[in-house]
Amino acid sequence: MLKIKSARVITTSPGRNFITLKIETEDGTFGLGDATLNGRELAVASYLQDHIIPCLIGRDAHQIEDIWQYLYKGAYWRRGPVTMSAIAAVDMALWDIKAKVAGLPLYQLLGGACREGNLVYAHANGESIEETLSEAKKYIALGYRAVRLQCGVPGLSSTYGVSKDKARYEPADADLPTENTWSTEKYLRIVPQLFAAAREELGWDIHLLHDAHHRMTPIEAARLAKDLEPYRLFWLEDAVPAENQANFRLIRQHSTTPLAVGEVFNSIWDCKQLIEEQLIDYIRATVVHAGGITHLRRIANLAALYNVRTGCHGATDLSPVTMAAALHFGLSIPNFGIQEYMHHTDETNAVFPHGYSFSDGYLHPGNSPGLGVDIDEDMAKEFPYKRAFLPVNRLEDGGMHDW
Ligand SMILES: O=C(O)C(=O)C[C@H](O)[C@H](O)CO
Ligand SMILES: [Mg+2]
Repeated sequence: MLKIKSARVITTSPGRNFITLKIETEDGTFGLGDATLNGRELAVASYLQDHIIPCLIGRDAHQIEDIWQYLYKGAYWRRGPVTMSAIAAVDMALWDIKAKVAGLPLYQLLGGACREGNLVYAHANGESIEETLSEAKKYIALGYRAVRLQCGVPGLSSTYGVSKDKARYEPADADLPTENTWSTEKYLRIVPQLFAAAREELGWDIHLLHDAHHRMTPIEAARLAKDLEPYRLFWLEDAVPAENQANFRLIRQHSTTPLAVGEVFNSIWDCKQLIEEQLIDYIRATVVHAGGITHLRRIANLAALYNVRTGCHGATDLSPVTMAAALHFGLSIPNFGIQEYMHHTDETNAVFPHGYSFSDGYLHPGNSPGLGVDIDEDMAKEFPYKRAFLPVNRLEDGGMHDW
């Protein structure tokens, strides 16, 4: 029995907001869990503070599965991003503690390494096709083997994934939601041109990815997937909103472009049909928003039965704690596909010192016991929470659209 002595929520904003749970056990070991839900951070902080932490004190930190079930079934109100991010933070912290007590990097406890490193993809974006490709070349020169390409849409003042700061894309950019404008017709004209030019200039040895950010209808997505077929994408992400999982059937009927979805999913029930009917190729659910390692492992195990591989979300709103957890997890499962990798700010890296490292297109979680991530609490205090919302998206006639 390893009793949980204390748990507390740490809120910090070193360039962007992060919510972190720190659990300490009576032997002095501590574990960290990420609970960041972009644009809705304080809801999860309160869920942890007010509704979870009081129930954790005195429990056996080693009983990870039992605590997971206690928090999930015990809440009665199941699933949802707030609940599942809070449970995820507890789960990550407990796995961190268990691995530290065992004196092992977490991937060893999860079954050991299945590969030498986790293939990652970088984000290249630009206002024009030329600028996007020149950004992609910079990543290729750094050793990346996979790059996501997003470019501006002529006629629209801003486009998802295209930022002024080329190294970092930070969508939660304002105190109240920024309003963007969207036209699927214009978008559908430019994207095939981007990938045609990319294959001309970058060749065929680099994996290319694209994120459509849930903006199309199934028939529009089918057309884009078909138009992109000659360029052999690694994946087309979030082609359509996925609340209706059957949406993906229509795309599948028309195209062999591999499909990825799931960064907004928070439970296995969000992707059960997608996986069982083999409507997707990559599942993007990740540790923080999908109930932690304990639940993500269930999703990955189901996916493995149907040849669906993982492609965990890894934008900058997922803290280094989640990145570390995802890397240990990815290394240990047979059906790992790829890991998204966006660089955090220097301030974030200083607040969360970590042992994972990039080499030759792959990230490795490192070999220190546990997750291999710490938090500098004094420095964290220097960066107070700053309200920041994700944007909203309107069609040219003013109607609300998916962001
Ligand atoms: O990284 C991606 O694929 C994204 O779509 C980024 C998301 O918009 C971002 O993480 C939302 O918080
Ligand atoms: Mg995405």
